[in-house]
Amino acid sequence: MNHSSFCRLIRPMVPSTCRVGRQQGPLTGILKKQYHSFANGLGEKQPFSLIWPWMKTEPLCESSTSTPRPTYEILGPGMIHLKNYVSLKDQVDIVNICQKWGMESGGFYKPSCQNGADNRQHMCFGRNWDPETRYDNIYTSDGSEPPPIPYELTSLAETAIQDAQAHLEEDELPSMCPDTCSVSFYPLDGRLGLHQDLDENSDALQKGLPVVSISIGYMAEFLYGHTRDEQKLNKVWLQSGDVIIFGGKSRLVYHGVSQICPYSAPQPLVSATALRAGRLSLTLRTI
Ligand SMILES: O=C(O)CCC(=O)C(=O)O
Ligand SMILES: [Fe+2]
Repeated sequence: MNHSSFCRLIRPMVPSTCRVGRQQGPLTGILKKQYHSFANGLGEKQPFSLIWPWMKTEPLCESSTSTPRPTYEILGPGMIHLKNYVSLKDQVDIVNICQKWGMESGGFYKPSCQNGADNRQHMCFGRNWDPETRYDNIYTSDGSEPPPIPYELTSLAETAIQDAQAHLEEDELPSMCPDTCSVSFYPLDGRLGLHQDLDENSDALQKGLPVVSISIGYMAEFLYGHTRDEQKLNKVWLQSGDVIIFGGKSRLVYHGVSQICPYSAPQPLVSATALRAGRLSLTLRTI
């Protein structure tokens, strides 16, 4: 089923029950991270921009707004790949939202402890997660608080889970209200090593509350399986507009991103946003 919550954005936004506001709390003593990633040649750091600043954009035209037919594939118990789930228009809106917040204080930065192959740009909505501090601290790249999760993203994740539940056995996939959304931009050589998502609270893990990952831009090869043995892992290509969900018995599945496929973003998306070469991924969870 195609998600159409973004079309409803012209109406006033209804606050989601699980929307998380800016966190309160002392920021003193919070470690500040280097957040701007690109020097402008004058010694000043510039925020990372998701879009090519020099590229002219063109609005999506009627003929280009039709997204391919949504389909799905069940990958395991509580794990599903929703293909072409997010419409082109919604993908454009997501890029614009991430670009807006990504350029603000607390926006995109490159975590210092990422390993060599992992050169993603990163930011968070809702609660802050950093590869170094996990969820323990609330600082973002520059010490500011993360922005709340935009309603459009919360709503998209919740609707995707409901649609996934309709395809799966009863009780295979619990519902989940996200309170954190981690946003990553993978350049062409960006990778994410094999791992399990274990930083959420033990109750969420025990209940198998799902992780929802949305892909936009270049296609990514996503590895997953119940073993660390790379030979035994399954692979799936995630395209722009796809959503992958893993919860229930698959909540602790090993997963990672092994390659990004160049020139694989939908042209209307690039024309409408000037999205730079790479993949934008948004991962929503409850912690
Ligand atoms: O980029 C993705 O699709 C996966 C992200 C992920 O696994 C994570 O952030 O833990
Ligand atoms: Fe993960």
